Amino acid sequence: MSELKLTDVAKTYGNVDVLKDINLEIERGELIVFVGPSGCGKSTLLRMIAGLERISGGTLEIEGQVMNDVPPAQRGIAMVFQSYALYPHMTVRENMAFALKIAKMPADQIDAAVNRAAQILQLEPFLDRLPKALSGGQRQRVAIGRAIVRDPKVYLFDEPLSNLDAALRVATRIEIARLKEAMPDSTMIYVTHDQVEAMTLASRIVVLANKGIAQVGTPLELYETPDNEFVAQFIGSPAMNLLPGTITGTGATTTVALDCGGAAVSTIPTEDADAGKKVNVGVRPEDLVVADGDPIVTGTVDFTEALGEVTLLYFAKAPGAESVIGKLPGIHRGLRGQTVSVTAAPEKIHLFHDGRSMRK
Ligand SMILES: Nc1ncnc2c1ncn2[C@@H]1O[C@H](COP(=O)(O)OP(=O)(O)OP(=O)(O)O)[C@@H](O)[C@H]1O
Repeated sequence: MSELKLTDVAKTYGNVDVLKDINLEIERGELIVFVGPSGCGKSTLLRMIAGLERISGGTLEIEGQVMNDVPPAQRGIAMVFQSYALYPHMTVRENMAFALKIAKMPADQIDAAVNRAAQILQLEPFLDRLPKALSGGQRQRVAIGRAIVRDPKVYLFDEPLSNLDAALRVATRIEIARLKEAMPDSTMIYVTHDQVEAMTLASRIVVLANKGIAQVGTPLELYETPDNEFVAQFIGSPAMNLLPGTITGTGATTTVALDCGGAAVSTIPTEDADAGKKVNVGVRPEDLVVADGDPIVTGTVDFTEALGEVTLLYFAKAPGAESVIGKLPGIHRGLRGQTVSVTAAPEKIHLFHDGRSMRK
């Protein structure tokens, strides 16, 4: 039985559909990350699971029990928000114990729960401090501690790191990854805008777009075999290049004549009937290599960005080609203004028809 099952879940505000046809099963111990463009309904979906938003249609089950009309406190879930919402006049220990006291748990059990959470989160040295004497990252750990003491079936995280500065985000992200390892049976759902958080934390990523689920998969499945152009361009940075063209060779490999004048060969097989089809060739900037013969693109590099570990090449727009970006490992000086040809290995070439991947 799945820990959490959403069947045809929908959300409408007034007569506006925000989410529809959401079907998703989450197994015990998974860390699921919701990603998607701003306003696609990530937080709304999380809040419906939490019981903070009404579910307009479909069913939500937790451990086989329909939860649509069950109040938040009885769902066995705990939510951690981006604003820590700690009580400023209570110590770390009191903050973590608060919900258990309200629930009238015996004092020795409260102590045991708080001590266990403090140990997992390495908060033991801070138990008697007030929140104002903690760093942002430590406060966020206390907020997570308040969730852990309740021993929920499912943890919900709504952009828990977005208030932290860049260095602290990285450190706290690693702490969350360690926390998950320390609690392998806990199920977690995590909303973020941050690709690196999604790629590094998730057992599976759910990409939300156009009111529904664009794709669900492990981080590398989404990166290596995106089902559609939206996911192809949403996962990975800079986004995958999409170059329009026409299929000229079919069979075990497929050849595409590109509108920009180049050609691409893909290991995705096609049939005779596909010859002449208009497709978009997808190629990630990091898969492009400088080539002598048979280029995908030959163009003038009109801008470069040197990031140290990589150099980004921005090609001047060629007819039929949208801004092509290349990402070469290492430092490359003097490429700006040069004419450069790039290609990619056939197994790195994606093919999309009508926005959908042609990979079977
Ligand atoms: N109470 C409400 N009444 C009407 N519309 C709402 C309400 N709450 C959210 N919405 C709309 O629902 C959509 C989804 O919002 P939601 O906050 O879930 O998106 P999100 O993906 O979490 O966005 P972000 O990444 O910007 O936080 C948005 O278009 C938003 O304007």
